[in-house]
Amino acid sequence: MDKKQLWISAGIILNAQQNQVFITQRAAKAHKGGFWEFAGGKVERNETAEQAVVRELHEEVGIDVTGLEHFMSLSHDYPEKSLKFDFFLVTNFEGEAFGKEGQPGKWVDIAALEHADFPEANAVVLDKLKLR
Ligand SMILES: Nc1nc2c([nH]c(=O)n2[C@H]2C[C@H](O)[C@@H](COP(=O)(O)OP(=O)(O)OP(=O)(O)O)O2)c(=O)[nH]1
Ligand SMILES: [Mg+2]
Repeated sequence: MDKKQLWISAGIILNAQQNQVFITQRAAKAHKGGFWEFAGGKVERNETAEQAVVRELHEEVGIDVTGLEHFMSLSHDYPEKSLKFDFFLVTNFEGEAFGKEGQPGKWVDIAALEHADFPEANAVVLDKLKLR
């Protein structure tokens, strides 16, 4: 049987100085539970990737995005499912980022991001972020 294919849109939330990003920890029971992530989720039917990331960041980290820039697209096959991602830089937002669904969240220096535990798919995103 073919693996489940999903389209995920996620936001790399930058602080004003653009030297830190806000990351959240996935729920223990979720796919890739315990790993840190850029908040986001599935793009719904009739939604663009931009609309999805704005919606997800409101739901998951309580911010209203006012500045968004496409950063990169990638595909990654996990044994359980095959994913297509769009990652966006969030360059402006209203509100305070926090783990709105009770999940841990933290601001991390981009220079120290490799020490956070991200899922495999994120490796190329972290590499590109450091080169900015
Ligand atoms: N949001 C997000 N997901 C990631 C990242 N890296 C990574 O491998 N993933 C994977 C984990 C999941 O398999 C998938 C996200 O799908 P999900 O099903 O958890 O999405 P969700 O619950 O947040 O979406 P939704 O049901 O709220 O729409 O993408 C990342 O940086 N951010
Ligand atoms: Mg999510």
